[in-house]
Amino acid sequence: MDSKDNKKTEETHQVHKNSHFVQAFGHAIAGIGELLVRERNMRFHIFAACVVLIVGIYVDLGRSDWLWISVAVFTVISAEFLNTVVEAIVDLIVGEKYHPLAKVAKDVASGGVLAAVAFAIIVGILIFQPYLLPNLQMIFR
Ligand SMILES: Nc1ncnc2c1ncn2[C@@H]1O[C@H](COP(=O)(O)OP(=O)(O)OP(=O)(O)O)[C@@H](O)[C@H]1O
Repeated sequence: MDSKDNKKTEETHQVHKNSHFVQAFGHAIAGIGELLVRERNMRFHIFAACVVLIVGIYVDLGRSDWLWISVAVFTVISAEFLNTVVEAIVDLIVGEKYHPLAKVAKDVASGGVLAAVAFAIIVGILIFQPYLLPNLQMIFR
C-alpha cells in the first residue's frame, strides 16, 4: 500500500481515538465478532460452554459451582482473545516471512490457550464428577 492509498484508507476508516462510549462499545462488539469469524477454536469454545451450561442447568448446579465454571469459561475465552491479538500483531510485523521470534510469540500464545483449556477441563471434571459418575455406572452396569 503506497502513501496515497494509506491516506485514502485513513479518510474512510477511523484511525483516531473513540469520541464517545457508544462508538467504543461498537468497536468492542466488532472485535468479538471478528474473533468468532476468524477463530474456529473460539466457536468450539462457545459450543463447549453452551453444552456445559445446558448440563449444569439439568443437574442443577449450586452457586459456587457456577462461579468456578464462569471462571473456567472466561479464562479460556480471555486466552483466545490474547492469542488472536498476538497472531494479528505478529502477522502485521513480519507478514508471511518466517521469524524465530514470531514462532515463539505465536506458540506461547497458543500454549496459553492450551493451559486455560486444561484448567477448564479440571474444573469441569471436579464439578460434574459427582453428578455424572453414578449415571455412567448405571449405564455400564
Ligand atoms: N511468521 C512466522 N514465523 C515463524 N513461525 C510462524 C509464523 N507464522 C506462523 N508460524 C508458526 O505456525 C503456527 C501456526 O500459526 P498461525 O498464525 O496459522 O496460527 P493458527 O493456526 O491460527 O493458531 P491457533 O490455532 O493458535 O489460532 C504458529 O504457532 C507458529 O509455530
